[in-house]
Amino acid sequence: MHYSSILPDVLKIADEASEKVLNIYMTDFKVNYKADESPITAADVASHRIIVSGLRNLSHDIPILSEEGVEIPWSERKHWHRFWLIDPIDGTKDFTQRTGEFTVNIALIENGEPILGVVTAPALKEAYWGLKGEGAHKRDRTGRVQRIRVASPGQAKRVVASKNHLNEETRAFIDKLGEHELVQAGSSLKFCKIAEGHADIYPRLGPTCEWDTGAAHAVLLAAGGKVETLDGEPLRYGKEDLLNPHFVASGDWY
Ligand SMILES: Nc1ncnc2c1ncn2[C@@H]1O[C@H](COP(=O)(O)O)[C@@H](OP(=O)(O)O)[C@H]1O
Ligand SMILES: [Mg+2]
Repeated sequence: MHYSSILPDVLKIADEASEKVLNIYMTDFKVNYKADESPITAADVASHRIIVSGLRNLSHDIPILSEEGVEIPWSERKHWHRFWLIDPIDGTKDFTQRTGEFTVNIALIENGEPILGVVTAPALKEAYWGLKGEGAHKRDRTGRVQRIRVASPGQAKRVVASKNHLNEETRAFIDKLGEHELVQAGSSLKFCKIAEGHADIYPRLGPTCEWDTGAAHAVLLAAGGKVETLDGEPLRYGKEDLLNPHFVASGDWY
């Protein structure tokens, strides 16, 4: 399959989901809580449905794993060498707190590596996408599409960190970086900030799930960046527990 030919279709699916999400965002939506106490709204469910049905039409033979989908046993998943990995809304807290910094995320994983990713920020009216070997792009709120790339190293490192999950370990890591400036961003937009050269490093020394990172990771890779575990190994996907280890996402210098 030529992924460059399906990328516009994946973007279209993400745009469709984003439009629905934004419509719900503008209403007086209700917030429910899942078993793990994380918030969920009608927007997560609607986005999940649109993306799953769009991807099924696009590629019957590629399995789909979504944060809001049914659990798929490891006995089945361990045979997947390629799968779609979806977070219908990343940053649900940002959604419910109405900061605008939430995203719709679609990634294609091949042999543990995120090779294609689309991230949209419905309320900001921005979209990012990347494909291995073909670079990364951003569509801004005016509709203009531009190629993006990570920044070259500057004096002060621009560190991007979670507003909702900035723990002691991450603070200690940041303090060791020396001269730096803190850039805050919600959800998977943290990777996108690095991909477009507006930040240099995102240390995540706290829990995330694979669907939180897959799509934006693909964008960052295609923009010339990387995401590594604390052992310096590339962050990989398709793990049994679907939990990411601590990682550091970065641009050109780290
Ligand atoms: N204890 C935990 N275990 C797994 N993932 C966690 C977690 N605490 C936070 N996260 C993940 O971090 C994401 C939010 O990160 P951030 O604060 O950087 O925006 C959440 O995504 P969702 O909003 O999709 O649930 C959630 O999946
Ligand atoms: Mg998420």
